[in-house]
Amino acid sequence: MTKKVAVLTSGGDAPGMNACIRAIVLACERADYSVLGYMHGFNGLLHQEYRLLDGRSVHNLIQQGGTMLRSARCKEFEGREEAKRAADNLRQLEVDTLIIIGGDGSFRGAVHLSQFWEGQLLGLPGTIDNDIQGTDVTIGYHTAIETAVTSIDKVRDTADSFERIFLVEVMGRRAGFLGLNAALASAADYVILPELFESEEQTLEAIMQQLTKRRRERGDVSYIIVLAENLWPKGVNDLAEQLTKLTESEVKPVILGHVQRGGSPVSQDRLLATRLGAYAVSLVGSDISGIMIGECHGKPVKVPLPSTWQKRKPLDEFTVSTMESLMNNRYA
Ligand SMILES: Nc1ncnc2c1ncn2[C@@H]1O[C@H](COP(=O)(O)OP(=O)(O)O)[C@@H](O)[C@H]1O
Ligand SMILES: O=P(O)(O)OC[C@H]1O[C@](O)(COP(=O)(O)O)[C@@H](O)[C@@H]1O
Repeated sequence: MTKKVAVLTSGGDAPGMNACIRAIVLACERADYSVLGYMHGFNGLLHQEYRLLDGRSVHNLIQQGGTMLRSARCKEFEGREEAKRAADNLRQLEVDTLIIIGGDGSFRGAVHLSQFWEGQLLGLPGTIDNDIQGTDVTIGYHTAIETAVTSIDKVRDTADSFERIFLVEVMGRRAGFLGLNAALASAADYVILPELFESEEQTLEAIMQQLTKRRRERGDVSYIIVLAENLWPKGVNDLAEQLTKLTESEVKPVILGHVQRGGSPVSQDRLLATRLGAYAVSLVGSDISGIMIGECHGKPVKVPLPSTWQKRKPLDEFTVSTMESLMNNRYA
């Protein structure tokens, strides 16, 4: 029997969401399922705002950043009445399977909806933060690292020319995956991450110790500190001011911001998005529901949605120890 599949993108958009939509649509077409896309995240479900999708609608899409279905944060959807309305809308359209591409917040939304809707619910991890437990990587994460690295490389050029200290703030909400990997890949000198943060005093002391030793050995050289957002209590400008006083040289803050969410997805994200999208469609019609499909060691995995947020995903130990020996503890 043919099936009706719906897909939506929710929460922070991530490069590769379009590639994932494309894979879902093509796999559905191949299986003879009809497919529709809800617009603007959960808002589309609430307001029955959708469009029918087919191979033509996803032509030339794989390389495009953003999401053709748009995304949103939809506070309203947290209400019971709203979730019931969304369930009624899904029933009215006779949707069998809803695929949600988003972060852990969107997966909470999926579980909330499952209290009122009996259809099949599948989640696919899409966020630049990579903060979803149960999958090695998330769609968008590799592109965001690349964007941050390219930007930090540029900061390095001017930092070198002026032998200046720069403080670069990267995204990640409350997770350090992006910061850690962007800092290591751009050969930054110090990185401040939520998972390793002890206190303001300890951080300032560690930076000063490292900088003093380095200045003694190598004279005035450029110095780049990468800071994860939402971490320094009074913000990046306050840290820059404190460091300016301590180092007696002007410390320039740079906030990379939403530029990290944009751009054409790198091939790792396109491939991950394509594999996960096609795999999700292969589960349509089975009794598997309420799970996220992720990837561990190159193989697809099915993770109950609550497990994606109940435990904090740890940073990779090997990467952390490499960072410590080459960056934060290099002069210790
Ligand atoms: N506890 C919840 N109950 C219902 N819906 C939720 C819940 N948490 C998040 N959502 C929905 O998921 C959306 C996306 O969540 P958010 O945390 O902003 O992004 P992400 O999915 O990228 O983590 C929210 O705007 C809201 O519509
Ligand atoms: O775009 P907004 O709403 O300002 O949100 C910013 C947040 O979104 C992100 O870019 C992505 O986070 P999510 O994927 O979890 O939504 C975070 O890194 C950042 O903290």
